[in-house]
Amino acid sequence: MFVTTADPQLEPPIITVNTVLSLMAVDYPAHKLACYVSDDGCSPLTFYSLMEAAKFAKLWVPFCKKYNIQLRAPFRYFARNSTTSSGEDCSMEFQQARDTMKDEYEKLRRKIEDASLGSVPSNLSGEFVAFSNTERKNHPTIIKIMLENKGGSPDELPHLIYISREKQPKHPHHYKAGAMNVLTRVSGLMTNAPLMLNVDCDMYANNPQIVLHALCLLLGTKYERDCAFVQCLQYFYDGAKDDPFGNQLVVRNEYLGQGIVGIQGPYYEGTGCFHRRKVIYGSWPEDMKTEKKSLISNGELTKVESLNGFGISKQFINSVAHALQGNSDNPKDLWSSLEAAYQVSSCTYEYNTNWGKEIGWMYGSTTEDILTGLAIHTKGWRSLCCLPNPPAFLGCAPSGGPASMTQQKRWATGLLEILVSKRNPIYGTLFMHLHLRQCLAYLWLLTRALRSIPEFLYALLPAYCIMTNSHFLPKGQEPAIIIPATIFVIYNLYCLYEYLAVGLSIRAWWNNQRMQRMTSACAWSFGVLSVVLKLLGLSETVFEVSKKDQSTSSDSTSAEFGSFTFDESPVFVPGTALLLVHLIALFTMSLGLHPQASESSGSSLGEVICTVWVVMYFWPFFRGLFRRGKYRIPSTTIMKGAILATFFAYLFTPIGW
Ligand SMILES: O=c1ccn([C@@H]2O[C@H](COP(=O)(O)OP(=O)(O)O[C@H]3O[C@H](CO)[C@@H](O)[C@H](O)[C@H]3O)[C@@H](O)[C@H]2O)c(=O)[nH]1
Ligand SMILES: [Mn+2]
Repeated sequence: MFVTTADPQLEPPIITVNTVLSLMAVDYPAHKLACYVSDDGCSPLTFYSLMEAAKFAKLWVPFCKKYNIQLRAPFRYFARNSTTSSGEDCSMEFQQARDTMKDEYEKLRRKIEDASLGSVPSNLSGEFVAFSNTERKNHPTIIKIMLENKGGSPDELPHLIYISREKQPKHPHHYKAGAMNVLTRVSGLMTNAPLMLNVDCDMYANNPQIVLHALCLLLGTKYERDCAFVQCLQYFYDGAKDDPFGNQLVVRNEYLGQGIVGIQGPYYEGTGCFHRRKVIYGSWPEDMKTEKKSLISNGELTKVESLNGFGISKQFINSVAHALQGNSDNPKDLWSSLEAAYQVSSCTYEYNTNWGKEIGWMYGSTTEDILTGLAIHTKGWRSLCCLPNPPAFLGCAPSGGPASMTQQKRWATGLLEILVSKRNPIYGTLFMHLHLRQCLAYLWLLTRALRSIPEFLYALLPAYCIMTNSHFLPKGQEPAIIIPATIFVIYNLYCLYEYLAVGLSIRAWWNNQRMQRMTSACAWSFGVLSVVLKLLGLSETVFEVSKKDQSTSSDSTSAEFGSFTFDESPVFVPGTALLLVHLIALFTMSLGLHPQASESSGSSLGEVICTVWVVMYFWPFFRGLFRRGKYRIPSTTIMKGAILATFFAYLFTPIGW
């Protein structure tokens, strides 16, 4: 079980701690589990929080198992009403145990909070010595075995291991994909389990039986090739009502997410996924029959040279050979592989190897998840989707404008990077084993951001027509108007139907439509720009971590929760400019300032409706012009937008500006 975290500011350690606790407590024999936490932030605070959490886990895990608690992330469990929920034990003994646990969790929470305020531990001694003289992007590897299941007993706790891989400014670290590869190698040395679950630090296990569910799918297929990985689709907790930021993905999961299962299987989504270790090591479906014979004869490795791509660690290559032929060779204790673990976490280990190219999580895209999943499907593997009730994992969807835009921009960038790379799905279908329809499903995803450019121009069109008093739609009285009008109505009704059919509201539909247009104008266009800059060799793309908030119930009920927020980021400029252009158009028209035209060539109701429609889509920006604080578009952004809008109007309006 892998958990990745990268920044204690954007990803508060208490969130990571809850995810770790929920994983430690899943219903599965504990001696067969190990939880590895990768900290790309190299933060003593995260380490301290995990140390405290490990102590708390010794109380929490037995408590959850004894009373069969369903929600095993303490912050969620204790946030619910303190009255017992249905099906829970009502005995005095349980009540007392729960109260004690609540106090203990409160203590843990306070300790972590104090530590984050006071930058505790202030003196980096004892366990913390390793963190002295470290910088986030320049430090040696730190590996700490925090809990060890020494007795190999199912009733104890799983292993818990903290890893902060080595970083040096001049060595690329490949963001999350790099972190996952280090986790893969270290876990290969220490425990070498045939299956690997990975979650983002905010995705706690919401269904304690999830490992069993996933195993049913992984072990239940007739041929291994039918299930390379099991993906639990992403769902989120405490989402704002009616999905104001359009990122709760419910409709996407329902239709695309489950529809694609009928082809080659779901995309790998980066979190909530169970991988087979050997698939991550680059196995092909056909290898499944031959591997056993070719690698090992009389228990000795014969073809070690074929494993050169895995790097120079002998011990690690040995573990790979075992993994590939499906043997478990758990070392007796974790400590014996510690030295090798340091070796495989160094920032030079991957030089001249196939890591990120043929093996492990793939490099070259900020959406390493889609790229890695695509590489697996391209080899002809299938994947499966696991949707238990209650949902397997829940995370937090970004809230507010800036966080949503950061995430969308990263996705747009990463997906386009895949499209323009040689690993794109078209190549995979023509020359390898990607199914045609699966290829189309990937293309739908990968080309989305490209739409931003025609869409932006199209959104300018009605304003342009009004300013120049021309038209792009047939007039109201012409029969041809039926065509665009029908397309418009059918498209919107159909989308609305999709939302209503899964039990969402009209408001949720509208919010999603609106957010898609705003995202397209702002985040996606910047995504396209950053890929163009990368292709021209002018800049590299970066993985910007999205901010996670631990929402409390008071937040989610306040009126402002779900309001769109802004910051100084340039992503908001195109949206602001687009809105202002439309406002100028409406303004000039209502004052009669637009040029005269004959009855037949001037703009008519169609163009006005389109303009009003665009303004409605960008309503949060309109409000942002007048509101205060973080709900206001910063003046500099308004200025930049206004300059662009005026320039546009100046170009196209023949009236004397
Ligand atoms: O250098 C880095 C950057 C990020 N992360 C971790 O990667 C995860 C995902 O980052 P996040 O900012 O939460 O991204 P999201 O947009 O929420 O994530 C979705 O999209 C990403 C790809 O864009 C996938 O990697 C994620 O798994 C998927 O949940 C987090 O646990 C981070 O801690 C690292 O470990 N190292
Ligand atoms: Mn996330």
